[in-house]
Amino acid sequence: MKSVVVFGATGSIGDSTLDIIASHPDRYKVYALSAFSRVEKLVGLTAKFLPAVVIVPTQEAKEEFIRLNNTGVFPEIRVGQDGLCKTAQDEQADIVVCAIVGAAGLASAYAAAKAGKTILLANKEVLVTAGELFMNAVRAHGATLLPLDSEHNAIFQCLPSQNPKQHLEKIIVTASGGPFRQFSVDALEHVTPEQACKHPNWSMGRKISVDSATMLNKGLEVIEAKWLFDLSPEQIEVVIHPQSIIHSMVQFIDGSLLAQLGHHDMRIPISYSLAYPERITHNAAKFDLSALSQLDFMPPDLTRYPCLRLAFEAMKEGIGACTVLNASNEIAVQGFLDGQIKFTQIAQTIESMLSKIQAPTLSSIDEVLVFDQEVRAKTQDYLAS
Ligand SMILES: NC(=O)C1=CN([C@@H]2O[C@H](COP(=O)(O)OP(=O)(O)OC[C@H]3O[C@@H](n4cnc5c(N)ncnc54)[C@H](OP(=O)(O)O)[C@@H]3O)[C@@H](O)[C@H]2O)C=CC1
Ligand SMILES: CC(=O)[C@@H](O)[C@H](O)COP(=O)(O)O
Ligand SMILES: [Mn+2]
Repeated sequence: MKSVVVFGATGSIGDSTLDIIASHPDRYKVYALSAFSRVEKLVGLTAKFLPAVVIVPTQEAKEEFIRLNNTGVFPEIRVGQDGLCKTAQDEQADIVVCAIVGAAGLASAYAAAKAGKTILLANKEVLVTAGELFMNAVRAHGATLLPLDSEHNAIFQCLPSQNPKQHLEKIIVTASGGPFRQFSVDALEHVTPEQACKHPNWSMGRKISVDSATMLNKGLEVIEAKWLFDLSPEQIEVVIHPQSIIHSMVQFIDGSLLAQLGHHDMRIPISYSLAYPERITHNAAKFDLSALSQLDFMPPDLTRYPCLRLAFEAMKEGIGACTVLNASNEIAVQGFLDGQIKFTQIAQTIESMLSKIQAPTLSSIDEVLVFDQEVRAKTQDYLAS
């Protein structure tokens, strides 16, 4: 029986993870669940999964949880980043699912790495802002890191477990192109948050949905892949594949390509990582190859998707530039979702912050977190000016 912590339990990845756990009560039990704004949903999850610990962001949220909790189940309630980090390191936790959105998940993921846990990582911003430091902690403390992001999970499934880089030429990361793939570039100025959050294939949280629409999601994933698989920028190619059936590919020096295919349902990569190296069943629909009419592939147009170019540039520049990329994007996406800026201003904001902010050398997670806050403040000022 494995004891599982789900950080970001109230989100889309949280839903899929808990659905699998509910199907396998003989294999998994929930040790802890975290929420941020959806305290009422956390109360419902508490009744269903009986966690020993819940984590909420503030003292007020703790009081709200106590007030709403009519379940007869009384978990220990922890608060804030300290509560998350303490839980990540608890002896009772075997598997830590990192599914908080944004750099807000960095400290707890890092705490899990330092505690040598099995980490199932959806929260790609951890590797974007602090890839080298996080991977060093994983290695130094004997943690096991398994990618949940569908593309990285696909690549992980295609690479040999021994000597994964031997004979590898490159990886090919597939991208849907998002909801605006066929819009004219001029029309992008007027798209709404509702349109941007309607991903053609996947059902996901709002922030990652906007990232998919700008294709910064693919840029973040390129940086994520660099750190996960220890690759050079030249070994990472992005190809648009609108059907999101091939989740990514690896190409070897003899010209062979291996791909992982499946429905666009996160229960597939999550179940793979939860059970690794075994495989388990879950509730996603079965895949019917004969129902596919065609699979298309095309190179991304960087004029339509400037965020993808910016991510490649930041990756080549280093860890500080990647923190600027990520933090300015988080603020800009929130600004877009709040109706403060236009869709096209997301890329303009990131580009402007990358050119204005001199990235320092960042040699600890604390330094990354301080710099991340500085970039956020500067981006807020820029958007307000
Ligand atoms: N959804 C998907 O299919 C995929 C997601 N990912 C990645 O997984 C992560 C989660 O995505 P997704 O589930 O879609 O996002 P959601 O927005 O659906 O969920 C985000 C979760 O994080 C919590 N949260 C938000 N802000 C904070 C904060 N400041 N501190 C602590 N917790 C916070 C939310 O709590 P609350 O809801 O209570 O406010 C929620 O539980 C992202 O990094 C995303 O890029 C990667 C691949 C696929
Ligand atoms: C499910 C998943 O892993 C997302 O990151 C997804 O890949 C987003 O789709 P895009 O290819 O449109 O970015
Ligand atoms: Mn992905």
